[in-house]
Amino acid sequence: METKEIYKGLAGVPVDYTAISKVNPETNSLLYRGYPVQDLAAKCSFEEVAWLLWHGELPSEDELAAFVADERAGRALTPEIRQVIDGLSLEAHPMDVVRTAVSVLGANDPTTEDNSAEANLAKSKRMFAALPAVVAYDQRRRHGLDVVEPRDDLDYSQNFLWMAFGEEAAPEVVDAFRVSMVLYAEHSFNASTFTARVIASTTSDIYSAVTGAIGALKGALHGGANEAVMHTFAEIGSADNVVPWLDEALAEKKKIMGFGHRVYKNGDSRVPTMQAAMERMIEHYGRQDILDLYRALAAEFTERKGIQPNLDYPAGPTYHLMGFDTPTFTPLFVASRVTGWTAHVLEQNAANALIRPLSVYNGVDERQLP
Ligand SMILES: CC(=O)SCCNC(=O)CCNC(=O)[C@H](O)C(C)(C)COP(=O)(O)OP(=O)(O)OC[C@H]1O[C@@H](n2cnc3c(N)ncnc32)[C@H](O)[C@@H]1OP(=O)(O)O
Ligand SMILES: O=C([O-])CC(=O)C(=O)O
Repeated sequence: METKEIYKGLAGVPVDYTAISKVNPETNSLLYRGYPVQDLAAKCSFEEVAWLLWHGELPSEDELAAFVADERAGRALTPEIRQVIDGLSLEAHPMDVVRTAVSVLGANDPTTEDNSAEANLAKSKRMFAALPAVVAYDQRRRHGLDVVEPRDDLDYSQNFLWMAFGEEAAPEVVDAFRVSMVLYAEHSFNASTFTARVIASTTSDIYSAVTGAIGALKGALHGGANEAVMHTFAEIGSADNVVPWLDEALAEKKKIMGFGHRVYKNGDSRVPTMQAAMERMIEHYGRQDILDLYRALAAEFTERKGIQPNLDYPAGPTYHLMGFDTPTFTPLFVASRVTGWTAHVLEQNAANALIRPLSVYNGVDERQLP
């Protein structure tokens, strides 16, 4: 057998440069294009952050106005997308629906094969504008509810909640939602972004890259963890059941979703900001019971294993409090991360090298057919 060293899961292996974000586990910090994510979450709209990720700089007033106008014009669910979604099973996972919708967008876009930076930026903005209606409508159809048309007097976050629930959300709810979108937008070479870059590296189209990235995000070790956190909470029930539940889960060697991270080993840079937003939702909806459970599980698990919560841990309960169905949580992550994915596709295309690592063969030696 060959004896070359392998790097299982590519752990610790730098594979390329990126100027989009810097994840720094030593200082537990995260920069988007040089700006601390906490500052962006405190001061910027999600539309501004999306622009920053794509263009490298915050938009000027005129650039923002033009982008916002385009985003508002591109929000409505097209008849083609609606027809495809209506044809999908109500049992389908919402991530499968959103993945299919992006695939349809690509199949129907006459510019899909144009891989110029300009065309891909326009497609990125198109997906950004179109995804909220897909996520919102898919949740509604599962409850037998009709589509809610977008409103162009509302910003991205207000309108997302409007299309999902058919009523204007309270300002503090809109703000917590905006914070979650900003925090979820970008995180260097995570599994879904790397997937997008692998697909782009073959000179495939940007819709294919995003479709593949959605597939990678779905798994519970990645984006699917925000949904899994809520399943865990439902299983545990209440704070006083945390200890027996954890005894059993750890005895069965279960992974506790919403904890741990490949890069951060001493806490995820985004958790304090997301947790503060979650606590505002706890207050708003009067659900101290959820906060008690959240705190009890985090304290008990971290004390036993020394493993800290990641962003999905506070994001899951936040979306639950807002009224989203648990399986819709990861599609919300998609609506945000489409900004980071597409920024990475643009970056990959600008300095491309086919991504094709090596494997070390450990199968049977060469042999003759009988
Ligand atoms: C937005 C995001 O995508 S953030 C990540 C979301 N994912 C989750 O929350 C899923 C739960 N967490 C995990 O599975 C892991 O922590 C990962 C996949 C995120 C990172 O994993 P890796 O860097 O590959 O570390 P790995 O899984 O090898 O863990 C190292 C050790 O810690 C343990 N560990 C890590 N996370 C957890 C967890 N959540 N629950 C229980 N044990 C854990 C592992 O079992 C392993 O123990 P061992 O050395 O005794 O075998
Ligand atoms: O960076 C990672 O591996 C996972 C993560 O936190 C993210 O994608 O936001």
